[in-house]
Amino acid sequence: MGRYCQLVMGPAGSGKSTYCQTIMQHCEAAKRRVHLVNLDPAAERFEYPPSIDIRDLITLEDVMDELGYGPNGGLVYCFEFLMENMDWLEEQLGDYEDDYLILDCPGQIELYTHIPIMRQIAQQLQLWNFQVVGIYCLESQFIEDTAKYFAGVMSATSAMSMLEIPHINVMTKMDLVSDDVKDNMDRYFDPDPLLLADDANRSTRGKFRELNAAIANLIDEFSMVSFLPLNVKDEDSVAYILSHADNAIQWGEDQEPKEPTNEIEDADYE
Ligand SMILES: Nc1nc2c(ncn2[C@@H]2O[C@H](COP(=O)(O)OP(=O)(O)OP(=O)(O)O)[C@@H](O)[C@H]2O)c(=O)[nH]1
Repeated sequence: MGRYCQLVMGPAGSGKSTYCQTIMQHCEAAKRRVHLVNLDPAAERFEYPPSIDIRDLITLEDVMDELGYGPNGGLVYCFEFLMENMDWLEEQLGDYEDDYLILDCPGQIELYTHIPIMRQIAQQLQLWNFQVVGIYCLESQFIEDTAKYFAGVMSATSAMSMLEIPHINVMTKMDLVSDDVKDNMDRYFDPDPLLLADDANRSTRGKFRELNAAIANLIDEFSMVSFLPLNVKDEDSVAYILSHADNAIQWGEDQEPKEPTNEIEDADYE
């Protein structure tokens, strides 16, 4: 037994909430107990109501109305407020002593890449004895354009190095990927730097060749970037990602030996 959580991050609209709902649904069907935690003070509605909700502490709407902040400044204010009131979160989490939590985070990537707020939250969760894995969602549209893919990879890598927790990149919305891209997907899931640089060179001006090669080599040298595809319509794909997340935080080790499943090899992304 122990405390486990997934910190679900990624840019705005990348499918974080859908990922969380899909995992909740999958676990419910498997009679497995997980709880949703909403860390987005601007969230509107959830199919699975969160067990813990930052909006009970502070909402972006109130901050904008009462303090006159814009949406981005307001969000940073909400998190600074949360940092000053971590006892609130500790108390909320107190009810979940031997549990598995899915934390749905906001889509402003500054929180993971520029300012250390998510890092502090991850560290605090670890101090409260949670095993934490970061799930970084990037939407599949990124793989249709190598320049966008580079940008996505950079943001994912930046979040990974900032948070210093086990990290899994998830390529969301695979049901939207066109057939011709599906045939070439491997190069994006487990990137080949030469192919990536070639692709990028075709769509950028000559003066960016060296930069493209440098980014592709960076991706290769650190062997840090790989993606797990998520097709929410395919249970095998959901189970595969969950088994990787479980493995990263050693969930279930005291219950049964766990290896990530290989079912994805047969998964159909249609
Ligand atoms: N077709 C398809 N649409 C998806 C999928 N995941 C998310 N979407 C759609 O993409 C939009 C954004 O999804 P969300 O899950 O709300 O994304 P988010 O990252 O939580 O968004 P923010 O919290 O606003 O940053 C919604 O319209 C979803 O219906 C998916 O797997 N397939």
